[in-house]
Amino acid sequence: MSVTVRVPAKVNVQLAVGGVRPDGYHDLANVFLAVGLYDEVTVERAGSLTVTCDGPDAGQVPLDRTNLAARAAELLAARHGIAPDVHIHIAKDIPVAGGMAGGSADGAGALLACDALWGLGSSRAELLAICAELGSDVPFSLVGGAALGTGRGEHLTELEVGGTFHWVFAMADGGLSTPVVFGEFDRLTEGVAVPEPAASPALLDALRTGDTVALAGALVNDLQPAALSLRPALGATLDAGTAAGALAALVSGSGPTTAFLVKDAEAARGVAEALVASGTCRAARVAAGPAAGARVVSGG
Ligand SMILES: C[C@@](CO)(OP(=O)(O)O)[C@H](O)COP(=O)(O)OP(=O)(O)OC[C@H]1O[C@@H](n2ccc(N)nc2=O)[C@H](O)[C@@H]1O
Ligand SMILES: Nc1ncnc2c1ncn2[C@@H]1O[C@H](COP(=O)(O)OP(=O)(O)O)[C@@H](O)[C@H]1O
Repeated sequence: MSVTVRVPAKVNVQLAVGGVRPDGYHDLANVFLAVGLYDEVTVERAGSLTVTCDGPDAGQVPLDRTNLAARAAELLAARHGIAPDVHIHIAKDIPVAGGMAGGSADGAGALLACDALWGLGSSRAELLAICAELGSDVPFSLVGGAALGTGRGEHLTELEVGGTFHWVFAMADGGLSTPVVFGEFDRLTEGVAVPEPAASPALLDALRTGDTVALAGALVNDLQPAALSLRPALGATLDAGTAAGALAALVSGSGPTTAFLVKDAEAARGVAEALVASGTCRAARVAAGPAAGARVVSGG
């Protein structure tokens, strides 16, 4: 028997970053929106814990126990005193190290899939606690939809969304390391009083009312200057999407994927074509949000 779970990518529609904490993390006001680009994680019983992966970026995914999906299986098994003997296959469509939480998606997906395969019946709260142990973004991958993440991003308040938002994502060559981008944020803000991160009321209102134009005016990513400092070429990608008619352009999370909010599905196709033609990105994909969180799609 096997169990397959589908998990969405995310874009941060607001990423407000506070100063560095004693534990090395940063307090955030992190407004996540799940979007319809998915990884699928399939688990089946095996003699030992193994991981395989396919998809365009599969070569960049670690297949050892550092893979977040493998770590999820180990953590869940340890809590129940059982052996984590599963084969995990990841069908990867979310760009790797792209600021779209692909690894986090696989962690949440493997957790849900193993829970079903092993018949553990863990509560939502138990699963969320393991997610937070795996990484700051992992709880949101389980929940999906839209949510405000506080603390290091792991404490979630689900948000109401009144419509569908259409996006184009431009994939860049190579990834950006999340800790390196936060480190660059620290360097750029040295000697500056960094305010307490807080969710923008205008942005929450735009989500609640499904107002694309208002959301476009409220998008903000405090990590964007750091990502651009490390990867200046992203500026040309942002400009190309704006010139093609996107309502707003920003770096997705720690980057280097760039995100473009557009009016509707037709505008998305036009901006995606223009981005590819501009030669400023590796590929462009269209996706809408909010998308559902991690879900069992077969088995279980
Ligand atoms: C920036 C964001 C925005 O959603 O995601 P990405 O855009 O990379 O996907 C997240 O905060 C990333 O979350 P995640 O990728 O789960 O990070 P973690 O594994 O928890 O932490 C990796 C490292 O990032 C830094 N980090 C992460 C979260 C946070 N609130 N403050 C930090 O300083 C720390 O250096 C930490 O050691
Ligand atoms: N299942 C996984 N998929 C992708 N990357 C993973 C996975 N597990 C661990 N990683 C590691 O996490 C790093 C960040 O990957 P990812 O989660 O895709 O990006 P981001 O944190 O920018 O959203 C990768 O470079 C890789 O070394």
